[in-house]
Amino acid sequence: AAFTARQNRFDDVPNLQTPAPVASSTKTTKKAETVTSGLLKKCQPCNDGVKCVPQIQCPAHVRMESHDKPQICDLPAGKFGFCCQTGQNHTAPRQEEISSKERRSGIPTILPLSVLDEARRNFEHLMHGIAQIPVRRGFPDFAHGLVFHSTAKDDLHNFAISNSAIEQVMTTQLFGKKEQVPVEDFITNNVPVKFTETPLAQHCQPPPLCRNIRSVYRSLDGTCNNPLPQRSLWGAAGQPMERLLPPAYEDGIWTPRARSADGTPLLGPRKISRTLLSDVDRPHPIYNLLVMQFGQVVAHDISQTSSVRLEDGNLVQCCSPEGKVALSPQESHFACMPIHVEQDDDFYAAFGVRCLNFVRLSLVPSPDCQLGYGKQMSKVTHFLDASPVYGSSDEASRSLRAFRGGRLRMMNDFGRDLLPLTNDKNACPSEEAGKSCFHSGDGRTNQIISLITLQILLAREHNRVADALSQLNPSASDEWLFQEARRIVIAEMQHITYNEFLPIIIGPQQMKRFRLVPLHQGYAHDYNVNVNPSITNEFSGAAYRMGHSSVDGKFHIRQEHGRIDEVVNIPDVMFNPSRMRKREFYDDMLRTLYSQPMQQVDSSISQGLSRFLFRGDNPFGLDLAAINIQRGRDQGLRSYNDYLELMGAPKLQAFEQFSSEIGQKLSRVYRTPDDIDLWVGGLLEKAVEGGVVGMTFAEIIADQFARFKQGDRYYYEYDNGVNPGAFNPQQLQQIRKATLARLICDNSDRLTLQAVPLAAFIRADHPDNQMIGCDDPSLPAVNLAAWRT
Ligand code: HEM
Ligand SMILES: [Ca+2]
Repeated sequence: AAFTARQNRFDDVPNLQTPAPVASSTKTTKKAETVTSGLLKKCQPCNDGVKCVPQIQCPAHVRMESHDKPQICDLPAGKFGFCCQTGQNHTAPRQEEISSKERRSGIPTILPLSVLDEARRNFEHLMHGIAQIPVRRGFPDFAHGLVFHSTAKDDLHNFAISNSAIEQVMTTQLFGKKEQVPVEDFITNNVPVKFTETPLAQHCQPPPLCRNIRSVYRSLDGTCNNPLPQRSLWGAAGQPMERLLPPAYEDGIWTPRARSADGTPLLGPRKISRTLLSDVDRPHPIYNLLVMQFGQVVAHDISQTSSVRLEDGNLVQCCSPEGKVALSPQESHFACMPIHVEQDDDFYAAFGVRCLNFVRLSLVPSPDCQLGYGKQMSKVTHFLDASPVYGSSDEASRSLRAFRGGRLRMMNDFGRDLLPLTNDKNACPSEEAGKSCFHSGDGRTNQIISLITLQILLAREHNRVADALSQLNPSASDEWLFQEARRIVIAEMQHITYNEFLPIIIGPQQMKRFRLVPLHQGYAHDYNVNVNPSITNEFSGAAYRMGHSSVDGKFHIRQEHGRIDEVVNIPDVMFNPSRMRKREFYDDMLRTLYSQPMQQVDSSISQGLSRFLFRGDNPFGLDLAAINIQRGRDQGLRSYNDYLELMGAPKLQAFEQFSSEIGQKLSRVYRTPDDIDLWVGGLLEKAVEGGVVGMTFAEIIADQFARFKQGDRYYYEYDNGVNPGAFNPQQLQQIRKATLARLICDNSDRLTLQAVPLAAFIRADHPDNQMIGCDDPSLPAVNLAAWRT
């Protein structure tokens, strides 16, 4: 049956130390191709009589079971169902089915007024009745809060939306408690009770109508991508993230996983971070830091969550001053989930720190007005559409445009185009350093100077393309030039991502199995109106955070001819972009990125991130590794083992299956293999063949990029049967020549950078790579003559 086939997909996964499971056997690969739809799914619908149906339609005796749990699968619109074997005798219910029916009939299907009232009072109390302690400027937690910042107006809007969602969640929790609704019903979205006709229904409106569904250009906020009216918000900015598996919330609604599978309390993430994820210098033998840096640009393109805020819009503080202790429950904000630091901590003990601030992510109201678990939002367009360059709303994009020649506004810094300076006082944590902070389409641009470098590069590319288009079409309007240049830059980004970047991360096998390889010729035909392009919680909360392990704690800035000029510690260039004003720095940074190896993706995290994150002028900073683990729990990610199962791989039975050394460390921080956090387990796996991440992350990442391809009508390889803004065949052939190497050459200052590695992500010193002069005609270029109208 379908299941057996899937289970066999990774028959050789159990020993996680063995290399590249699927790669070795063509037989396995072939089998895999017949059962995958290109997305991660727990059961394949309509295959051998197995169907994904809502829980209520699937009596217990026909459920697909694995161990003792029913197999959960995806239904449309973010719901989960059960894998059900159809065509069998449904008339002989088992005992547990009867009791479940009886129980079900006892649950009211309308929301009692008393529940609404009581929840309202609880919510009011939590919002206003408790001490409102803000984070102070100048501390690492302040900078941390700023990575969730977009614009003041957006922050305010999201705040209102999130409050409404949190009130819904609190109402759901109260209802669940009063009516004793089983957790399973909540996590599979199967509680048929609605907020309709209650004051909480204000956000349950049908999606907005799209005025022009055949628009040649994708919208700035990502709306109206899916042509079906009820799906016009799929992938749009501010929409909820999806899930591969139902959330692991203790109450099925929003209470984070806090207990081990054996019932004892889980250990805190700082302890896990310092035990398992220490800092070891392991330069990657093949890839350079551009992989890391381009990876972060992609991360920011496709996801930005946001944290809950205080009533006045300030950031929430959960620890006492200087992190001496966590605030008492009476003083604590309801969104607090501070990270506990033990007294014997090998780093923080020296500063007397016992508490790291951590605030939960804000939520969006249930799209279908139904009681259910909390859903985290992403503030940027989920699609890969260069939103860090153009913003994720019409308003943001207007603030970036010059409205002349289709160009983006830039600051001319003695002949060099840099991003414009920002006047947003929340773009950087300290007002002093803030004076030289930059404005772009993404609120996180100033987070690290190497990120600013690529943000400048992409904005310059837009203007370079707009200028060339204007030369070719002298009478073209600003609007046409802007939109065409944007369409081209997005296509270049997509092509570089699928053609050069992604294969490095997930390896060639996953590229093929998930049908992610760009074509050499002709149009692709993978669009599927049923694929939801939204980011998944598993991707943003764990798998794609693999990038944090690729970060090197230092930049070795080299002079043009190799001598190291300056060693820069990364915490010194976080939210501190003043170096960018040094004439040669931009070129120097680009050369550093392509020359210096990235760090391997493994269990090592640089102390620049795990001790000194956003330290500013302070002696210590935050621990990003601990934050990632805590974030996974906040987002309701299930444990690592559940995702192994989702992929069809056997679960981990013993810690030592990794290695005896890792196993020993694991057993110091987890009680059973069923407790391992997804981000941690994924990092411990050996890389897949030809990729940098292990199989679990490779699959989750491949699934995500398959969603972006199959679920994006404007994907650059589609023809105008699907994509109203399709490229003509000549244009598409030109886009296929885009490379990161060319992008760097075309947009460098040519002060200290005259050449690039032909394969830009591969170390310049790698024997298979070669340096190529920026003026060498054999470096391919997109010929824009195909855009002469
Ligand atoms: C110097 C480099 C980097 C720094 C300082 C950094 C820092 C951060 C911080 C502070 C967060 C928010 C954590 C939280 O509260 O949950 C975050 C989120 C994230 N990071 Fe990084 N990061 C870096 C590089 C990267 C790279 C290279 C990648 C991927 C290739 C990446 C992927 C992500 C993702 C996917 C998220 C979640 C975004 C969201 O959905 O809100 N980061 N990072
Ligand atoms: Ca985007």
